[in-house]
Amino acid sequence: MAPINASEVKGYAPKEVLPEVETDNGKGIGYSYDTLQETANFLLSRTSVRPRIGIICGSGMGSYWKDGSLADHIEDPVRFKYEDIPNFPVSTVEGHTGQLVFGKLGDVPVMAMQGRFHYYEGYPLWKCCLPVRVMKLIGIKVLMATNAAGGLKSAYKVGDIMIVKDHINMMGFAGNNPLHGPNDERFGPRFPPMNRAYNYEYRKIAKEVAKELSIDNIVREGVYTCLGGPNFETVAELNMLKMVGVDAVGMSTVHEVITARHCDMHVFALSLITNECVVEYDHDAEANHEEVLDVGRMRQDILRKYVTKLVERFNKTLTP
Ligand SMILES: O=P(O)(O)O[C@@H]1C[C@H](O)[C@@H](CO)O1
Ligand SMILES: Nc1nc2[nH]cnc2c(=O)[nH]1
Repeated sequence: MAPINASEVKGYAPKEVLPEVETDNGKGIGYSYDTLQETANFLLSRTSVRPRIGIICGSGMGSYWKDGSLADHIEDPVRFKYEDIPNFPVSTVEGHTGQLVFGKLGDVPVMAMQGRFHYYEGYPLWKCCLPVRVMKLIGIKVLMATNAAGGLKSAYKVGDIMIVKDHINMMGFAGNNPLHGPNDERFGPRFPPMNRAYNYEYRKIAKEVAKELSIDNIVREGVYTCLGGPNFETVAELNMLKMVGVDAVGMSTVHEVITARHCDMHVFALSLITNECVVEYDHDAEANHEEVLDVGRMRQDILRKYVTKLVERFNKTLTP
């Protein structure tokens, strides 16, 4: 039988129109350990700050509203624009400034990402999570990821802060995972467990600190999921997610957490509930990014105080 010429088959994309798979000089998916070590060395050689806690600032939380945001309160800051860091992607989303800030929050040395990378920007998941591996290589032990999310649980109100107890990796169900591709054991094992992804002790501390700051009336605990975006969800999609136990819906964090746990970092995550998920058809409200940023601004002082206290408490759990 004559071989089939794939490019003549209807619906088959010829090789020249298929997207390029991002590789490290053709050596595989993702950047190699050595390439990321170069990025880590670049940063370490330009600052004397040696952070053990890394913070990812979500939409409206680290970037947009100048002077009040967490990242703007880091003392003695050393800032790196993403475009100046070797091998780093650049932020393209409003509300994500696009710089790394090293310095002190309270009396704790930290590194904060003022802006993260999302799948919908066109980056493969491994590239969205590249900064997490760089954090690992500069000595960071704890990843604190923050995000803006739609509140799906009916008890949640706009402005609530959800401690993430667990996640559902919807994109992973379809085989899209930041660890896809060859595994480098220097980062972690081929098959990492994920049942204890969100550190139990840190969740407990976060609830105690919420009480100390008298914000326990707005602090919740729940399950987060990440969808690919950039569109917000349909009513049917939200109802399906609700049925399977999702409390808050976003477009980030899950793959960062998987990457961090793969390389044995402790993980804590917070979702700021920036909008109510609309789960009925006879409803006029529509989710929009402006509301997300506005709620980030409304909560920036509380979040900054909360995160600063958490950083101090988490730091005490780390051995010197
Ligand atoms: O970076 P995060 O996850 O905080 O941002 C969320 C998801 C989208 O990027 C954006 C939608 O408004 O907010
Ligand atoms: N997917 C998703 N991401 C969000 N980020 C902020 N709000 C939302 C939302 O309602 N859905």
